[in-house]
Amino acid sequence: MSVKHAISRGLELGRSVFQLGLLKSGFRVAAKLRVDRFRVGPSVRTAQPQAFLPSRYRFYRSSLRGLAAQLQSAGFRRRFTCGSPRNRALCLAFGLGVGLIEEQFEDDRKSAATCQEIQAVFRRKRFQSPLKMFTSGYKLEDYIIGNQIGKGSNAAVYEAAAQSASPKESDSKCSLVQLRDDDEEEGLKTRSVMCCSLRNFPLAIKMMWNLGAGSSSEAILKSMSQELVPAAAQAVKQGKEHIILDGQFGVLPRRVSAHPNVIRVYRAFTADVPLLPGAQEEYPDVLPTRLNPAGLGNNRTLFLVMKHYPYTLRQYLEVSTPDCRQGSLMVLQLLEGVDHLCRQGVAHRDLKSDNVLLEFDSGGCPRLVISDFGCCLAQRDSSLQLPFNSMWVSKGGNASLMAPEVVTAVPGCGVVIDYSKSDAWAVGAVSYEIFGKQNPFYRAVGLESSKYEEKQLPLLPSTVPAEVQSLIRLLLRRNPSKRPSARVAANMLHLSIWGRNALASQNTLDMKKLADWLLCQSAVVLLKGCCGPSGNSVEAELQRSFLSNLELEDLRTAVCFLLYGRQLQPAASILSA
Ligand SMILES: Nc1ncnc2c1ncn2[C@@H]1O[C@H](COP(=O)(O)OP(=O)(O)OP(=O)(O)O)[C@@H](O)[C@H]1O
Repeated sequence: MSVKHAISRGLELGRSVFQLGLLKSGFRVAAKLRVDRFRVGPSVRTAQPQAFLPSRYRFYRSSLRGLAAQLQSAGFRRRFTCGSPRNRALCLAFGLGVGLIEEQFEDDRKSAATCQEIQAVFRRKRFQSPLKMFTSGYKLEDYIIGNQIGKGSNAAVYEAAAQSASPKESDSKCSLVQLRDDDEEEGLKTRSVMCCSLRNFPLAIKMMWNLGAGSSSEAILKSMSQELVPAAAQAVKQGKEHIILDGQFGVLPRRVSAHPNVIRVYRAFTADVPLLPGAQEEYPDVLPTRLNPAGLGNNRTLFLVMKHYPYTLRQYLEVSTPDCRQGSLMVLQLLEGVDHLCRQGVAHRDLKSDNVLLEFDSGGCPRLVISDFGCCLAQRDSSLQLPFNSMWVSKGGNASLMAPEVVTAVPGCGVVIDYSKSDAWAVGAVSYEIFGKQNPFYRAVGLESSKYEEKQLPLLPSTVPAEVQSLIRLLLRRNPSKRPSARVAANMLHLSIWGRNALASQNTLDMKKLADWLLCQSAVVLLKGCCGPSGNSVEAELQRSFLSNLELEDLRTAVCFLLYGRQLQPAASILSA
C-alpha cells in the first residue's frame, strides 16, 4: 500500500462510520488493518437498514471510541511510529480520521439537541378537540337521536344532537341516507343531504349490543372497557370512573390523549336500551325481552357519544380515488394515529377501512380518524406484549387483517405476542385500498397473512411514487424486526413529501443538512399556525405531529430506509432482497 493510499484509507475510515454509502469501504479498511477491537458486523452487501438501527449504531460508535483510545495508547503508538514511513503516514491519517469521527459525534450531538428543541416547541401546543364541549350529556335524554348511520357486529350507530341544539322541524328528516354519486346532479343532492345531516346532527351515538355483560353499570363498563380507551377525561360522569375490576376497586382502563387522527369519545354512559329506528328490523335478536320477547339482549347497555363523520374510509373510497399526494397524506395520517397509540401503549388490533372515519378540512383534504377500539389491547403496564398462554386469549379483530406474527402465534406456556408493529402492518394493507387497489388480504385477492410471501404482494399503480411503494412493501414485511415502526414509517413519508430537497442529492446521510431543513420546516409551520385557518389543515396537523415527535434515532433510521430503497430501485426488487 503506498503512503498516499494509506492516508486516503485512514481518512476514509474516520468518515465512513456515519455515512451509509461509505460504510462498506470503512469496514474493508478496518479488516485490512487487522484492528481487533473494530469487529466488522454482518456483510454490508447483505445488510438490511436494520444494521444501522440504534443498538448496532451505538456498538460501532463505542468500537470506534475504543479504537481512538487504543490509538492514544503507548503500545499502539510505538508499534506504528517506529515503523516505516508508510506505517507512520497510515497512523497519522488514521488519527485524523478518528478526529473527524469526533467531529461527527459533535455534529450528532448538535442534531440531537436541535431535534429536542424542536420537539419541545411543538409539544407545548397540544391538540385540542375541535368540537365545543357541552357540560351535560351523561343521560340518553340529553340527546335527540336521528337515523341509523352505521352498524357493526357489536353496535348500531345513530346520528344525534344535544337536546339544547334541537334541529329545525323542516330539517328533521334530513339524514345521511346514501353516498354514491351516480351523476353530478345526484351527487350534488347527496352532498347537500349529507351536509344537512351533519349540521342538524353533529354527534354520533354508538349503542353497544349487550348480550352477556349483565345489566349493572359496573359490569357493563368492565366488559366493554376497551371502547373507553379513546374517551376524553370528562367522558364518564365523575364518581363513575371507579368500577369493580376483578373483585377489587379499580379505575377505567388507561385512556389515550387527544390526537387529530384518533376518534374522541366525548361522553360514555349506561342507559336502558331504547327502541330506535330500524331496531325491530335490523337487530331484533339483540334487543331485551322488554322490546322483543324473543330477544337475547340485556336491558341496559353502554352508549358512546362522538363527533358525527360523513364517511368511513371504505365508503369514501367507493366513490372517489384520491390522487397520489392525497393518498400519501392519508397513509401518513394512519401512521401518525398508530404511532400515537403505540406511544401510549395501545394496539388497535382491528384496523380496516370500515374502522377509519373521514371528514374534510377547509381545503377539501380528507382527514382520517381511527375509530372502534372494541378489540384494542390497552394493558395497564402499557406493554404491547400479550401473554398468549391459552386459545381463549383474544388476538384481536378480523383474522384476515392480522399481522403475520399475530395470526401465526400458537398458544403455549411463555408465548408472548408482540403487537408493537402489528397496526403498522395493517396500515400497509389498507394503503392498497387508498391507492385504488383491492386489499391484498381480502378474499378477492386472496393472500393469507399467515403464509404469503412478500414477492406475491400485488404491484401498486405505477403513478404511486416509488418511495411510497417501497414504504408500503416495507410495512408488509413478514418479519416485524425488518418492518419499520409506525413512527419510522411516518418519518419516511414526511421526508419524502416535504423533505425531498434535503435528501435530493444525497446518497449518504448528512445530518447537518437535515437539521437545517428541520429548522426551516419548524419556522414555516410556526408561521403558518399564526396565519389563520391554514393552521388547522390536515397538512399543518401532520407537520406539527412530525415535529413534536422528532427523535434523532428514528429520523436517522427513516433516512437509512429511504436511501436503502433508492439503492434498490425499482421498488419491486425490494421483495427479492
Ligand atoms: N362517529 C361516527 N360517525 C359516523 N359514522 C360512524 C361513527 N362511528 C361509527 N360509525 C358507523 O357505524 C359503523 C359501525 O361502527 P363500529 O365499527 O364502531 O361498530 P362495531 O360494531 O364495533 O364494528 P365491528 O363490526 O368492526 O366490531 C361504522 O362502520 C360506521 O359506518
